[in-house]
Amino acid sequence: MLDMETLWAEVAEQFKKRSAPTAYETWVNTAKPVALDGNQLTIELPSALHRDYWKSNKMDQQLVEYAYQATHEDIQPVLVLEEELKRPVAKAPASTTANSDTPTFRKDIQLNSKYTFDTFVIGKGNQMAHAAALVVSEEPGAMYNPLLLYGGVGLGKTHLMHAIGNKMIDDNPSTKVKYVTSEAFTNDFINAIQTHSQEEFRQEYRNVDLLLVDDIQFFADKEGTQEEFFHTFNSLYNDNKQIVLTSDRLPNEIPKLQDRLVSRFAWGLSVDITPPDLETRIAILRNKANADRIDIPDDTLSYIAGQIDSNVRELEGALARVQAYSRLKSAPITTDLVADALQSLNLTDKVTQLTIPVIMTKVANYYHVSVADLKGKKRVKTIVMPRQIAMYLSRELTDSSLPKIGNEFGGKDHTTVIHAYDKIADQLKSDDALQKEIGDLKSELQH
Ligand SMILES: Nc1ncnc2c1ncn2[C@@H]1O[C@H](COP(=O)(O)OP(=O)(O)OP(=O)(O)O)[C@@H](O)[C@H]1O
Repeated sequence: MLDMETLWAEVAEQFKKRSAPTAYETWVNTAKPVALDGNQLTIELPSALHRDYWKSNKMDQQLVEYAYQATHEDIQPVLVLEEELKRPVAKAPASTTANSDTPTFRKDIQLNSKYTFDTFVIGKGNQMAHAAALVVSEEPGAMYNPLLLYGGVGLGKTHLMHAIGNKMIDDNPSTKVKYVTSEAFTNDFINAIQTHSQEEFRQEYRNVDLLLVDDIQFFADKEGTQEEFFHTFNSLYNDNKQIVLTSDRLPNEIPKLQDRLVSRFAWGLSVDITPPDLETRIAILRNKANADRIDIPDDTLSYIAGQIDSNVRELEGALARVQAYSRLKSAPITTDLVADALQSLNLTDKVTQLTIPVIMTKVANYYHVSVADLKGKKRVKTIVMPRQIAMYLSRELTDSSLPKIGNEFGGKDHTTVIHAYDKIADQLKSDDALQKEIGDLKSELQH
């Protein structure tokens, strides 16, 4: 998932491409992202008039589209005015009464109240994980400690983890739950060192009944954090407090994860989640469509489920996209409309889709430099220019996010990619030779 600034940069850029300059300045440039909570993006607008304009021109729905293109996630915008942000906000109820459009978070612990066992569809790939999670929520600290859920992206690991927390709080509202991603744990830990508040940090993490740590693969390489987490783990474990972890792979496959952590993580139960089969995908879509009150025929649902087989997040994203598309066109959701809406995802010829390495190789050959040069840091002009052109083409011809492109080019920052893109785009306006070179490269790449 992108961070808020990057997501906004991507979305704003799409608006810019598709709006007249004055419209962009008036309506988009005055908007400011203020929070990204889960999938909810809060955007501050300067006046009620701006909000009316956004709504009546369906800019919020366009935003869902653009955000989907950037993240493949169903991002829900919430438009607020500056003065509303200053007013105290009523606390969200700590139950699952949320309307399905706006996920409520149990603010203090960041549990998404929509991620419950009730809303989780059980299928072949996740039934073990579901059963283990349920046992843990009923008898925390007893049978499976720690519980580790692992598997590919968007398959419901976070959902199940939150479901455990939500159920334990529903069963006993005084249960203390702490949910963090491993990155948040790392940041808290570094902050605690910087502000000399290690004691508070320990209190916060060791004084809970349930600790949920998401995406522990990002502990790789972080020595100090692993050390601290080791002590946190021991303290909770010795007190029979439940620990639940998620990861995209087994701990022994996480590079540079200390052996003592790897062995502790194996004390409990590790269960994997695999991608859902067709029936499960249809059931998930049906559930989601019902929850969001989307009117969609069964054969159309099956069609979507047949097209998207990678993960549940993409499946949900596709449904959001279809919904946004049907609103934009003011047309009911049919299989034809879905085919149109999903067309730009190029689902049918995924294999032939251009990838960044292919673009890099082509550009490197064309300019007689090496791919390593493109990924490297040399600042000589004969390399910088091809590197920027390759970044430009990666942005134009693939739907990779800016951070992903940066990553492929030897771990560069996304701002470097934006800079390269803008520079080439600008130069293209007046440089005929460059226009020809990029034209040649594009046609070679696309045939
Ligand atoms: N079996 C399921 N039933 C209903 N919804 C599901 C199911 N599996 C996943 N989802 C939904 O799919 C989306 C992605 O799931 P989730 O965030 O839990 O994935 P993840 O495995 O934690 O991915 P990542 O590794 O990227 O963090 C969520 O909105 C979640 O509610």
